Amino acid sequence: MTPGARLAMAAEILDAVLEGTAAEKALTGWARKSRYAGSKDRAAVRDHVFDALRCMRSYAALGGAMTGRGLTIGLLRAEGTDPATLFTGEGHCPAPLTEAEETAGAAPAPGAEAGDMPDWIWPLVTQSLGDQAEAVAECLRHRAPVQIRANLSRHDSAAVIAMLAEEGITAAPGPLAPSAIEVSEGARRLTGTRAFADGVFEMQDAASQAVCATIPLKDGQRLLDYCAGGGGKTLALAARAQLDLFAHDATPERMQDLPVRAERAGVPVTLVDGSDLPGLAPFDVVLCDVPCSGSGSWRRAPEGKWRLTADRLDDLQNIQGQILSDVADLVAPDGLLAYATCSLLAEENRDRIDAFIAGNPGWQVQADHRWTPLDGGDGFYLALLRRI
Ligand SMILES: C[S@@+](CC[C@H](N)C(=O)[O-])C[C@H]1O[C@@H](n2cnc3c(N)ncnc32)[C@H](O)[C@@H]1O
Repeated sequence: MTPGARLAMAAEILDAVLEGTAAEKALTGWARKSRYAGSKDRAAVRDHVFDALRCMRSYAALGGAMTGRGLTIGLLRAEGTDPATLFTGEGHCPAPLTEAEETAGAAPAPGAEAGDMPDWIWPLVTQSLGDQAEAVAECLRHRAPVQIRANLSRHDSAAVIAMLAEEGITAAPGPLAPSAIEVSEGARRLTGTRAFADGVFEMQDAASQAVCATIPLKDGQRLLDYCAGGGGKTLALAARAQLDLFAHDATPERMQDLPVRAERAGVPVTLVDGSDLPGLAPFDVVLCDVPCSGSGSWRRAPEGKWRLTADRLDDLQNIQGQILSDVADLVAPDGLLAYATCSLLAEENRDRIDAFIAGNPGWQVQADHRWTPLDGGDGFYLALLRRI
């Protein structure tokens, strides 16, 4: 495919996304029916689509329309390319710009439009992040680095970097945690490497690793990962100490890969059903990596930025409060409740903790931490609550 044809395809997929189709579904549907597209074409179309989703408002402003075509015109203008060079109408390239399109388009207005945020959420972002808001929004407009976690129970990160180099993958020490590694070349081949099959590393963002590295742990403790999902944090915690480790999720199917991942990493994890928890309590540490807006990871999942609504954010806050009160009784006296989100919003972070403490006098905040994409990984929040 020519560069112009790739853009035309991206515009078509973006139209489907604007009509409500999930980007991954639209991309898979296109790839299935486009056998002519090689792997480089697929990667390029995917990159265009995700770049446009990260920068949807500013590209629509520059391109003069919130359509697939407008977004791709905006994308080119943003990178300083004259759209006329690719919108030629030749072969499978998009049709030349009309006179109206030539003159449409303007620099995005400062604030929510330039920061590529919905208007309703911008005040929440600025209140939560203060003078970092614009820089964080700018960071979220760009691709996230590829980061992995060295399984420190097996090898240090320097050894993992050397093993990856032998398999043709270029990596260097990453930010925020001793286990973090950033991959600069060969990232698409990571999960096909021998090192991955041997449990030497896992795919994991550096801030997610930092959350796990910040929770104080001791050998022999009983730890419950209450919202385990695929088990990314379960495994990162398991690598830090000899734990009696339990994983739970309200949707147990989300944990279906966890036994295989745990075996690959060489760590024992017991999957538990909610009804078994009272009999297994108390736990020394309970981690609640609660469902949230995902605003800290909007670089990786930019659709979330546009699909989130104020009603959904309200629902999430209720779920977060409910999870805190559900797990409180599972924590041993003097034990720790670790509350984590990948959100940048105070409404899902410190506000939830303050509300919990106000209604539960037997608890105190031992520490809380916030990471933003300016620190080098996704945005995350962690509060450590001690049962007194
Ligand atoms: C942010 S994800 C967890 C990600 C996971 N900890 C990781 O590091 O890969 C939140 C998880 O909470 C689960 N969840 C939602 N509501 C819950 C509830 N009331 N109790 C327990 N888990 C819940 C979801 O099914 C989802 O898997």
